[in-house]
Amino acid sequence: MSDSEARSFTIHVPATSANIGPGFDVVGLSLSLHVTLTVTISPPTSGSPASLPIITHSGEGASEVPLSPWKNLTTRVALYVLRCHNIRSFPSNLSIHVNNEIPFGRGLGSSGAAVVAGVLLGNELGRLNLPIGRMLDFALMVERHPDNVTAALIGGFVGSYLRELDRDAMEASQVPLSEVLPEYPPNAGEDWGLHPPVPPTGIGHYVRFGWSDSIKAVTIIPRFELSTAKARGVLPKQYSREDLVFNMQRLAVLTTALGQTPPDPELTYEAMKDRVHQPYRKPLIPGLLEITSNITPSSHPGLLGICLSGAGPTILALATGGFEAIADDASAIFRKEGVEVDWKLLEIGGASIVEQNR
Ligand SMILES: Nc1ncnc2c1ncn2[C@@H]1O[C@H](COP(=O)(O)OP(=O)(O)OP(=O)(O)O)[C@@H](O)[C@H]1O
Ligand SMILES: N[C@@H](CCO)C(=O)O
Repeated sequence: MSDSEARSFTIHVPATSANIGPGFDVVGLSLSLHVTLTVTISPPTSGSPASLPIITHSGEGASEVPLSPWKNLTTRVALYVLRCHNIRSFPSNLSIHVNNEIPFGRGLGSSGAAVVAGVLLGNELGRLNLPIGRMLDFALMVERHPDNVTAALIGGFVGSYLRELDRDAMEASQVPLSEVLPEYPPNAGEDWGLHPPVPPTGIGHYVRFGWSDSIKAVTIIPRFELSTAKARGVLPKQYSREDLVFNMQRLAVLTTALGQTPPDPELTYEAMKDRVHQPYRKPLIPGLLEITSNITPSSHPGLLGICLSGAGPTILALATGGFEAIADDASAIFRKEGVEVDWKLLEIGGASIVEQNR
C-alpha cells in the first residue's frame, strides 16, 4: 500500500496487574480491560499545509487526559519512536480515537498501557516493523520498571528483568525522561529532532509462565487515584536479608503454582504474601492490611491469594470461584474505612495486538 492511500488500523493494549504479591518490579499479569486506539490516516490533499494529529478520547480518563499530541503520553511516545528512526513529525491527516477501559492511577497499568500503545503507534506510523524485543526497549526507556509494560506487550503471566548492560549502554538507558520525552513543541531554533536518545538494544529479557485457565482475577478498585510515583516514594532504599529471602522463596513457588491445574490454595495464598512493598504502602491504602489478612482460602472457598495490584490502590484476588463473596467482603472493609469501590471480575488477557482495518 502506498503512502498516498488511506490507512486505518486498531491497536489494543491490555491492562496489567504488577507484582502479584512478592514479585515487586518483576512479574505482571495482563487483564481483560483494554485501551484501544482507532487510527486513521487520510491521503494528503495537494497543496494543503501539514496538519497536527487529532486525538479524541472516550471512557476512563476522558475528563483529564490531554488531547494535544504534544502533551498526550501515547502520542509523545509514538513521536519518540519515530524520531529515533529519523522521522521528525507525525503524518498529516492523522486522527486517533482512544477508547480506554483502564482507570488511571489505580494499579492496573494504565500508564504502561499508554506507553505500549505509543510504541505500537510509532511502529505502525513509521512502518518500522520493529521486533517485539526492540519495542520493549522503547517502552523501557519511558517506563523504567519492566513488569507492567512487558506483560502488556507480551500478554499473560510474565516475568522480566533489566539486563546488566555495559557502561555506555547503561548510561544510555538511564538518560532523564525529560530527554526521552522532551517538552513539545520545542522552543524556536532548538535542535530537538535530530539527536533523540536511542535505546540500547536488549534492555530487558522476559519469559511467559504457565497459567491455569481456571484462575480469574477479582479486582476491587477504590474510587481514588494513587500515583505510582507517590506509592514508590514511600518505599525504603534497603531491605533486610530476611525480607528479601521471604519474597524470593514465595516468588519462586508462585511462578509455577499459578500454572498448575488444579491450583493449590494453601500453596498460592502463602506464596502471594510480600514484605517488600505492601507493608510500606499500608498508610496510603486504608483497609489493605485487614483485607489481605482476613480474606483467606478458609474463609472464602475458591480464593487462591490476595494482594495489592501494582502500586495500588486496587486489590487483586486470584480465585477459581466464590468471586462475589470475595469482592463483597473486601468492599465492605474498604467502606468501613470510608472508601467507595467498584469491582470487576476479569479474565487473564492476551498480548497487545494491531489489526489493519483496510
Ligand atoms: N490512555 C492514556 N492516555 C494518556 N495518558 C494516560 C493514559 N493512561 C494513563 N495515562 C497517564 O498515566 C497516569 C497514571 O499513571 P500511574 O503510573 O500513576 O498509574 P497506573 O499506571 O494506572 O498504575 P500502576 O502503574 O500502579 O499499575 C495518568 O494520570 C495519565 O497521566
Ligand atoms: N512494580 C511497580 C508497579 C507499578 O506500576 C510498583 O509496585 O511500584
